Amino acid sequence: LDTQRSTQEYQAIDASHHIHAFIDQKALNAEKPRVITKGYGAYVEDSDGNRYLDGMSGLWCTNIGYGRKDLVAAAAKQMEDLSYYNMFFHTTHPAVIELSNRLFDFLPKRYSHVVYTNSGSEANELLIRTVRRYWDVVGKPSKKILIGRWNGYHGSTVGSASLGGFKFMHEMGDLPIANIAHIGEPYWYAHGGAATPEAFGLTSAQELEATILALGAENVGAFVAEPFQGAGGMIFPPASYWPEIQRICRKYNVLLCADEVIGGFGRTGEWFSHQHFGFEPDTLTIAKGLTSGYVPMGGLVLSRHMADTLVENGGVFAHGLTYSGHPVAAAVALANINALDQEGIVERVKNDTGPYLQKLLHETFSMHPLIGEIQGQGFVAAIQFAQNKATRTLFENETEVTWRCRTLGFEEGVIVRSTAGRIIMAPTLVMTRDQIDELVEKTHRAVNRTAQELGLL
Ligand SMILES: Cc1ncc(COP(=O)(O)O)c(CNc2cccc(C(=O)O)c2)c1O
Repeated sequence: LDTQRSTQEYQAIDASHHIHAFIDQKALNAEKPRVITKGYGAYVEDSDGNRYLDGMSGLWCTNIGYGRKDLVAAAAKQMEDLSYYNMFFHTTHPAVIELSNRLFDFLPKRYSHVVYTNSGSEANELLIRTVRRYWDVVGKPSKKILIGRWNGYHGSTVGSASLGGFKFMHEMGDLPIANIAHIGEPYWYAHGGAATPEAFGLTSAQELEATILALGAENVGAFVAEPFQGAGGMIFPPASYWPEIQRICRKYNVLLCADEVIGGFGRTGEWFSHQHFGFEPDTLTIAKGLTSGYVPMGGLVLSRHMADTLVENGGVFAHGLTYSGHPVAAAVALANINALDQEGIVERVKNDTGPYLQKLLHETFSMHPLIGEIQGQGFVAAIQFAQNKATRTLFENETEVTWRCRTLGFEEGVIVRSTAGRIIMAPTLVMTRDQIDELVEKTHRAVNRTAQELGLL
């Protein structure tokens, strides 16, 4: 990697050999991608020397910030000591043991075991098989159906994409697989109509009960959802939603599975975002902030009840990946969560910088002609674009509008995420108040330029 190429050279070689994610590659080859070359703290640089404040932590994952020498040292030392070993055939290694021991210091006490993967998708793939295995072991093998949500995101493998509710993803590969169902999303701004958020939260949750009854409770094994939707638009449900979902799952003996790939490891100011919403999931899917993206790693966290059932009565747990609990990933994850804890970073997001960000966003955007809603908690937030705030009318071409705003953000020196009609930020948890000021100010400039182009300012 010591070759210093021009941006043009990078782009030409990239276009010749590399298919990117979620993109029309032909269009990208014409538009050409930015080549991100460096990262330090809350900033990244591209191959032309432009510096950007990263308001998205890469992809919601660089919680600890870029360029941490302690994580680099942890990876290097582990590589020198034991670059790889596995948990097949009666072996294990100290890195994954020490990580597992430490991980449960930050998880609610109802959880006792974890199965490691390399990604969130693989962890949700495993979730499908583990849920079905659990019901087999307890003698209810017909409880095979897992219910997800439209516009939920759980990954891009066959099962995890099926669990997710992105219809354009289902079209690639004839998804969803059998025994996966979906209910609507608790997105009040777009779908709440005249209902109050409180009422809409209940009616959204009660769609789960209707669907369970339609499918037959004896056939439904789990409900799978993000505590707040991430890739679907950073959507927080009304406060009435999750307690009602939990009541329904308990009533029909349906496992409640929270996907904490985005919400985990301090993103909202709690270690895990479900802790804000008043429910107690049976499983947690984790990835991203587990290693702060320095090395790929994911996992499926199990409640003590589920784990004991599978261990005591389950016999062979027929799953395993070559790199499950990879020693280098485990060593980096351990250094990462130790830093998040020992430097008080999660605490600071909860009590200082998180409230500061949320307050500044409301002060900056609540009266803005283009912004109809601001949602968020800790270091995750979304601003909702509206053509008419009074009637909550969205832009017909909302995806283009917010994509344009994101592009203007790059010109202003900030990276934010655009999803249909919403601009999202999920900054690195180490951001200072000054950097938060910079984040909001640069995003404000991009939003104002977008409004001017729309003739709204
Ligand atoms: C809630 C959730 N669950 C599972 C996954 C899949 O994890 P892996 O990617 O590691 O397999 C995710 C991933 N989330 C994700 C991934 C890529 C892009 C974006 C976006 O917001 O554009 C979001 C996620 O957000």
